Amino acid sequence: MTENEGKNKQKGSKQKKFKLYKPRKKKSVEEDAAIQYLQAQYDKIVPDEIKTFKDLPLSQKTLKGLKENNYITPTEIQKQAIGYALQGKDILGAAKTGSGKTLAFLIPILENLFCKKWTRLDGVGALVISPTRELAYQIYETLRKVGYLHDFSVGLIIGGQNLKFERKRMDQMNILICTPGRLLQHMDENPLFDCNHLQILVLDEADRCLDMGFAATMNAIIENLPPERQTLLFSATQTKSVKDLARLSLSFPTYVAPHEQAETVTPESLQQSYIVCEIDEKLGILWSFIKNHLKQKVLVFMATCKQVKYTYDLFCKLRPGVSLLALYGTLHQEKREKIYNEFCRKSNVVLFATDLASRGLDFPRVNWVIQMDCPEDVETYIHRAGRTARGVFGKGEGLLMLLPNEEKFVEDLKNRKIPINKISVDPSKVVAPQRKIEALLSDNTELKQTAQRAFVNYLKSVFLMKNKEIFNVQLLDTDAYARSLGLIVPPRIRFMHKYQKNNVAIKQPENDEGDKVVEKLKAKANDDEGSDQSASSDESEEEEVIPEPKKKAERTKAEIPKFDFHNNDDSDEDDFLQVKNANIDIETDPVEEEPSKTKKKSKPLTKAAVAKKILKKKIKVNTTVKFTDDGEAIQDEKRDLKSELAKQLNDENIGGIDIEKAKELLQEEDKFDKIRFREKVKAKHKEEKRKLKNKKKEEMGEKDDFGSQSESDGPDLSWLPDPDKVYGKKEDDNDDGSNSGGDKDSFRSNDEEGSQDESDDEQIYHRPAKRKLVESKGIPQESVAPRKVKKIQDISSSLSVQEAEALAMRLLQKK
Ligand SMILES: Nc1ncnc2c1ncn2[C@@H]1O[C@H](COP(=O)(O)OP(=O)(O)OP(=O)(O)O)[C@@H](O)[C@H]1O
Repeated sequence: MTENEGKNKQKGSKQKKFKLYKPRKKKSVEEDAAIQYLQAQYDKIVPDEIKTFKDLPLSQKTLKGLKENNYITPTEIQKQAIGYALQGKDILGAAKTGSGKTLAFLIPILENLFCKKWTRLDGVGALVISPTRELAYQIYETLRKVGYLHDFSVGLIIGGQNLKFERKRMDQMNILICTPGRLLQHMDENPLFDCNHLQILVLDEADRCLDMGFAATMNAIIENLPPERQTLLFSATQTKSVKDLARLSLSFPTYVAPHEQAETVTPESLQQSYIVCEIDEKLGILWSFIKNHLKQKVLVFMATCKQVKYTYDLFCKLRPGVSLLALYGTLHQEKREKIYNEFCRKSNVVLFATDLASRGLDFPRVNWVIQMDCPEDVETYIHRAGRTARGVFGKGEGLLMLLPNEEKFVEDLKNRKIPINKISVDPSKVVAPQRKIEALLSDNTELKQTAQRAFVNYLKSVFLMKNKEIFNVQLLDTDAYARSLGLIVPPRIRFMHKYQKNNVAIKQPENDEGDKVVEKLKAKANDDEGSDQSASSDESEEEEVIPEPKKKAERTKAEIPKFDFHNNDDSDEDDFLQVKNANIDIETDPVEEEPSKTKKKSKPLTKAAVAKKILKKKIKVNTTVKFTDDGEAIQDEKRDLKSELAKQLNDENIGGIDIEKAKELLQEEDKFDKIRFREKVKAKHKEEKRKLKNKKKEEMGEKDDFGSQSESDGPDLSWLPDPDKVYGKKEDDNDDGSNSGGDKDSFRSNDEEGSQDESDDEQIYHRPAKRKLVESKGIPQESVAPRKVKKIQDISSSLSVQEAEALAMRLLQKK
């Protein structure tokens, strides 16, 4: 086997050398002889005479594999089934849980392919189908251990794994262990997958594989398999349905049921008891149980994923003092594997699980199995309880919690030879951490929401149950249940609300059709290859939290409200209610019956219908049009589609959405958006520059002002006559740069240039007055010529006005 090549290398390096030098022909002859001998023994097998595996005509490779894993004495089912299987008969194998059915089909697979000298080139020779991934993985591991000396390649084909990786290797596999969904996916999509030479088909947990949950998938798989093959069906609760057997085209199957005459259908070493309690007491009892069994390995079954999640999250926060784990279908595959392995490994641990873990899983040394919610039928009970007291020396205890109206279920158990005793719980030992739970929920919205989901999903699960004699959601004290979960305000249960509001009677489905519908409903709920019955119903919730109290006393069977299944405008629950409708035989009240009106009413206005209407009317949804004061529509550039493609598509007017075209359109529009964006950025930069310039200009202006102010601090020469008036205007005045008008012009031209270097321009075009130049360098004007200034001041202060005038005139004349 490929997976064991490494092991082979380690364990048998000698053997490998031996293989190298041994002539191939001789080996082949020996093998042929051995095979012939073994095959000759098949008809002589007498199950009662078998003491050890050696007494069975098995190949040395298989015997060695068994021995190395401490499988010495075959169990009853192994003794009886292996012989028939080796003879090539189809088998219906039924035996108690934990009685070794896995080896009862794995050994014949190995021997069958060994005797046919199956090689990798021969393709798939055996197919084992299991309802859950965990069980498939467990079977795969057992086969790896027991068959490691054989040269077959084994593939584990389950959901949640790398599909591409599986695809490439499918054609090289000899034995496939798979879940139905994934197998069908390969059959449909993988051209390399070929089952034409299949020798053996095994259905583990056959009744589950063949029930309505997998009906469509299994039928499709069976269609793809060659009819000439051996088929082995195994389960603790075997199907005897002729229909099922016909589907599989079994040819006169041999029914192997070593425990059929046994006093009990459950293992003798399994001690079973039940308690009857109110719905609001359950959580407290479970908590107290865990606190009192800290040194034990406990497996707790609940009806739905959300309950498991909530109980796990809550108890983790409450810290009971023992490891807690949770396993349910909506978890990621890697997590599921990790949790499964962890629970196998640990000894003091509590695992909360859905029925995902109820079948086939061989958790070692489980002390207690608690069924917190009543199982849907006796079969489920048997499988759940069978997770303890497994194998030859296994021991264990089972506890079933029942609500008062569910106590009738015990009769069913007893009728099916299940010994179960009623016990009571010492109330003084029950400590419900109610206050703590409420405090935790008030503090943690997420936890509160999980609690709400758990609440709603449990009620849904009860509503979905086929056996309405036992399961009646109307009899549940929902307020009390909500409170026990820590929810002060019970979440509104929409389906119940409508159920009560619409006055339609609901009858129990009694006929075969009804049964079928229930099965269909379950099938729908199986979103993960049937790995978790409650998974999908768990996903479809999200209820409004509006109190809707209804006291227990008010709820009696006689007043089961009637339900108008047509008047359902709640698209969220469409699926749920649709299937449910078929499940329920509906009878309208003759007094209130108004056929025409109800018919009119009954057409639901679904979201899909509204969408269709909108499409027909060609209304563009999600569009906003803005108007000016005059009532003219303002074009929104951003929303306008500009590309040619947009126009083309608009003309074509395709109904619905064509994703590919929409993508193309987006790409086209993207080009226009980019241009618009670039323009925007440019404009922004320009604006910024303009602002900067203005700012600089202002700063310059401020300095000028300052200069003129300081000027006033200097000598007041305003009394002097205007030299232009005295001498006339000089031609070359502009050349010396003292013309302020020229200054201004040069500045303006600079401004308009924008990007030109301002300082250079100033040097070229603008020559400010000396005083201004000095000022611009930060030198105060006073420091220019203090002596000169002082002299003028002294002279001017000592002169009278006339004298000063005369002096000025003289000075001017001199000049
Ligand atoms: N011949 C044997 N000798 C000792 N132990 C065995 C033998 N056969 C099986 N066992 C052990 O018994 C345990 C239960 O075996 P297995 O899982 O095959 O039971 P099962 O009948 O398939 O149970 P279920 O009905 O729950 O699927 C396993 O731990 C397995 O290793």
